[in-house]
Amino acid sequence: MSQDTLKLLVSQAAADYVLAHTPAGAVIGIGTGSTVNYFIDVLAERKVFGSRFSGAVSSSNASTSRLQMHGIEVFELNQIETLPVYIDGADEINPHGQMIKGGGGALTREKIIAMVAKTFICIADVSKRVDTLGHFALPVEVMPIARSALSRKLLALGGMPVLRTTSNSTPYLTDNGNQIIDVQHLNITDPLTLEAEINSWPGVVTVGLFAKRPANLCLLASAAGIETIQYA
Ligand SMILES: O=C(CO)[C@H](O)[C@H](O)COP(=O)(O)O
Repeated sequence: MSQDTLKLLVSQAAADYVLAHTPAGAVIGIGTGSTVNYFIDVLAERKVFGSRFSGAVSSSNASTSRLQMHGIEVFELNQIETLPVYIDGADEINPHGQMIKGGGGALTREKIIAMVAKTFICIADVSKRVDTLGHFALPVEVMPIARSALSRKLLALGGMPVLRTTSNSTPYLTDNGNQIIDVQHLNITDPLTLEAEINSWPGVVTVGLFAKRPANLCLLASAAGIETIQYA
């Protein structure tokens, strides 16, 4: 079974779950990435917006565009007081629901929406499940002025910092106008401490470790079917 098929299957399962567990009229949180793109398309196909849900908040310009292309209303997070659910993908997820995110560059808005949401549902294919985080390079969104200084600090931490670039070899810029350092070769045995440490450095906007605010639930697709994992 291809990875794309798994992404579609997990998105259909996530739509079933969200429809069964989310109050009518709610605004729901939508993340970013190729798995979430399938999820947006599934929700649009089922015509749940405007009827069952009032709209969405989105973690990136790309997801906002896709939602709007389907005619789905996208609210600013500042307009919303409560968010019952946030659905997003992950680059890695460990047995505690802690994740590396930001492969798609939307880590800061993802973390903000995850903070507001009551329930964070991670949707992923089985390739994202790991015992220890860090095989996937850890994204750190930084203010451009701090890039070199922060790269040295990340190197001292034992990682290999690489500035994310576009296909034109220019620095990749996030929706917030910042840059991303991808830190390779980390073996993250204490995600909570590492998240707090990197977040404490001036110039760091967000580290793509979701340890303090892990997922509440993960729907994981494999050839065997969809596994629903609930975290404590
Ligand atoms: O964190 C993210 C974007 O910033 C994505 O959720 C993560 O990169 C997974 O993406 P995909 O579903 O394409 O594998």
